[in-house]
Amino acid sequence: MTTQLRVEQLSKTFVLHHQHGVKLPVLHQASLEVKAGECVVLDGHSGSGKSTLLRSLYANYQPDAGRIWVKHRDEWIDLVSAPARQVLAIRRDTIGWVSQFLRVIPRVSTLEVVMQPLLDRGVDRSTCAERAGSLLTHLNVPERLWSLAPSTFSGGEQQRVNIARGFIADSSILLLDEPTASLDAVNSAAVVQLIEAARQRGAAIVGIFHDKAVRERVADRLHTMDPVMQEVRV
Ligand SMILES: Nc1ncnc2c1ncn2[C@@H]1O[C@H](COP(=O)(O)OP(=O)(O)OP(=O)(O)O)[C@@H](O)[C@H]1O
Repeated sequence: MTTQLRVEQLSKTFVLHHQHGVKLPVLHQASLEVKAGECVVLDGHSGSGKSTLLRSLYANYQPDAGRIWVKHRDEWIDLVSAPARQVLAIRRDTIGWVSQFLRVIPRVSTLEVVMQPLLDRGVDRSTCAERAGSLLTHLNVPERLWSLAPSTFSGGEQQRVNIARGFIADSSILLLDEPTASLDAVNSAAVVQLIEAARQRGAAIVGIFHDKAVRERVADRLHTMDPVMQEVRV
């Protein structure tokens, strides 16, 4: 299987400007390679930098050093040095992201929220709506909710809307930040099925899963985070 994502020597230190400039080195020369059809689960104690690494892979955090090579339209692009316009194109066409919490936009219906990533790729509305409906059904979001904005939904319902949105575009790289965190066993199993289907079609997946049973189901391998370095004051 071909490599889709390669992290080289990635470093990230947070500087707490409002707290006497304390420096928190979180990632130190981290490396990672993920192939098509592989699910790599980030492993390490709380505070070891799992979310920091995952967010860096979506260009939400800017690393201080290192490279994040992404296979985008048959080309290797370094996300760390890519201009903003290219980062947006990579997010639209190549990297799917499921965060822990849905960012709710007032007055936008659930169906529309889920369809958006596929609409952004230029797919026609009826195909998008059909695919969104089938994902929402799979994730047990009742049809009577589809026309409503998800702002009033329960935590678990919002998370399932978020998951449907993250999986709709069949991205070649998928980043999953605790997608099953607020779900019951039935819905967790539905998410595990989506992850397995994504692997089968050749997605390269990186995820954080605190639920041990889910982690064991989906992980091809664990990526152990390097120990966090000591807090350093300037
Ligand atoms: N935006 C930020 N600003 C400052 N420090 C941050 C920021 N994000 C994370 N950190 C710090 O970086 C360290 C690693 O945090 P991170 O959330 O990546 O860990 P984690 O392994 O995902 O933890 P958990 O399993 O508890 O979610 C922590 O000490 C945290 O306080």
